[in-house]
Amino acid sequence: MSVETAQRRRGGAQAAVVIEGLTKTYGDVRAVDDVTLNVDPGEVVGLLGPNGAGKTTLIKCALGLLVPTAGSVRVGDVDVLADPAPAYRHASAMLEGARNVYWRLTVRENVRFFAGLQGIDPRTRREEHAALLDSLGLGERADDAVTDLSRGMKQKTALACTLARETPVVFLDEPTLGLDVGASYDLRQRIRRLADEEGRAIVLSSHDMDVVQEVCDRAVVLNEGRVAADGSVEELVGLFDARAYRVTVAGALPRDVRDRLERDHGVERWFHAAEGLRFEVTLADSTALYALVEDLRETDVDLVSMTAVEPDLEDAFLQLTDRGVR
Ligand SMILES: Nc1ncnc2c1ncn2[C@@H]1O[C@H](COP(=O)(O)OP(=O)(O)OP(=O)(O)O)[C@@H](O)[C@H]1O
Repeated sequence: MSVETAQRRRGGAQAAVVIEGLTKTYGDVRAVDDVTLNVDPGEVVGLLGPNGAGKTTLIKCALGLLVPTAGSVRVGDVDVLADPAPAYRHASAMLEGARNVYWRLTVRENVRFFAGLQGIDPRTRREEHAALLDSLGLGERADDAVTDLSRGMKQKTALACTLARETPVVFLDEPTLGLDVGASYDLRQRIRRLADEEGRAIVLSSHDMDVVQEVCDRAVVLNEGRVAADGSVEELVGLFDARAYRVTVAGALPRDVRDRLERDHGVERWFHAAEGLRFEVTLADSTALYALVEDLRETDVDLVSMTAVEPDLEDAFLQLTDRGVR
């Protein structure tokens, strides 16, 4: 599938992150295979891909935590491979949930510690840190040891520590994993504001399409280490003109009619419904739609209802990674 890549449109002179020809192999496994990707300031990019697609490896290479087999990474003005220490000051990351925070320290102490690592005197940030913790719903637990918090609160503590470093580039690996609905919503709002109000460049990996569809400007789909698509969420959803329909017909259908509908129209799934029988079908265009309706009429099948299922990012993802239509 050819997609107009975002980096071609943007050029990249002002980019916050520039990844070029990045490859990382582990023995025979090409975990990341010739990936080129730019992220602009103020942009939220979703990194999607099935398990093992190379998302974490790509993020770790971008942070200078892994040395790639080939290619280059620039964060701000810094060449990450040549100069990993200054690169660390440009980019922060939340990896593997809350494993990187200190569980015996309080939430506030953690935030002060990570700000300090960045060369920020935490005494100059008392109000900002209090506001940060309030905005993540941690205000009342700020002086509790992290070990006493719930999993979601630990995760939010890790995020607060990442943000307290005030870097222009932020990588978030599965930031909403394990959060309840309210916390996940708050976090998404927060991520959006960081980009919109503070101009930070944010790359987040997620298996949750709703999070990516809601919060990201752009989605990059990785498959087997390669970029399968790179474009705005709207572009990716719009890649597939085929529409899925849910059709309900009255009564039962003989086996041979069902077989024929599967063969001639690609009818996929059958369900029993209160009104009769329901099936799902993906049709390439209006001609295919009319052909199906005509066929049902000629077979004396009583059509009860037909509703289009709006395509979303999940459909695009499944197509791009060869996992079929939902
Ligand atoms: N340290 C390692 N040694 C050997 N192979 C590795 C190592 N780390 C990752 N891999 C392999 O590299 C490939 C990409 O893994 P990676 O963790 O980057 O994928 P991912 O997209 O983050 O997956 P997930 O969604 O499951 O977290 C996989 O085939 C994985 O088995």
